[in-house]
Amino acid sequence: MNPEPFGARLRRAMDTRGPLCVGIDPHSSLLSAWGLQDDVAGLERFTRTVVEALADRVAVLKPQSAFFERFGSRGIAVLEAAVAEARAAGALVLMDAKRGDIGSTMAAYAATYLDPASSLFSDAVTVSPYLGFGSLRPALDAARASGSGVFVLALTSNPEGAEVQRSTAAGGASLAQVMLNHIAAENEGDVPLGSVGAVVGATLGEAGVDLAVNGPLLAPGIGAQGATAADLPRVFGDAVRNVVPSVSRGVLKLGPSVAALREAAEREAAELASVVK
Ligand SMILES: O=C(O)c1cc(=O)[nH]c(=O)n1[C@@H]1O[C@H](COP(=O)(O)O)[C@@H](O)[C@H]1O
Repeated sequence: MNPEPFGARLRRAMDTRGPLCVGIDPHSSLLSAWGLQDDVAGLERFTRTVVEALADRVAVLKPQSAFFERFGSRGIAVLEAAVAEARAAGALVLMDAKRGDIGSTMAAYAATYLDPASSLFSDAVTVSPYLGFGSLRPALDAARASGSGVFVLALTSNPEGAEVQRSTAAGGASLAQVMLNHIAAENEGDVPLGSVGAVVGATLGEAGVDLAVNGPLLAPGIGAQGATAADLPRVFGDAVRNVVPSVSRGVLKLGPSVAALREAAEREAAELASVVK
């Protein structure tokens, strides 16, 4: 039997739990603010606490791989456990790894995150298309085969991104729009939602691109980077129904209390619900 596609699973999770994604970003400064050492034990305590607090209630948890990789193999072991525990508690796990390489290497990244046989198998992974959208083909194919998803960077939340992403491609469209067009083509005909998402920062003011990609739109930048839920309708227009707003430090800074993390996520969710109808 074919696995249920990621887009369908995500739509259901958004409809039942609300669309919020909380990032698991164990910054050294957050570990210290939580009274933890900046070591593997601190990393593990931090990660377990976030998963315990939120995996049974938010639609998506998004561990940022770099914060685990910095501790080497023991950090990766913490990440593996978090992925398994979060998925078991019902959250979809979006691995924020932002991988991008030539196609033959991309196949190895796909085997890492999008093959159910891997210990890091996730519901979806972030990838960069700026080696050419076609270089992502192995990940797109692996995701389709395993019922997982791929979130493709389009317009990132950082101000430096515009230099590349807003530049004009052959044919006159912006490079970001070219990537969005590719994403739309991947998702064509998928119901209720395609499994190839786009990353579009909530910080952009106005997106200025066509976001009708029939896929989820991950919107990081809320909280620490200055965007708020109230910005989403202006940035995303009619596509706001497909937005998965993502907050990391804005929620995590309320820890280590499980109750306080839950309250913070609930506050974010309530704000979102008031603007995303
Ligand atoms: O793909 C991402 O998640 C991402 C894309 C982007 O354009 N901007 C962005 O901030 N992110 C990630 O989203 C998280 C934002 O964290 P906060 O600023 O603490 O909410 C970090 O893990 C970033 O790596």
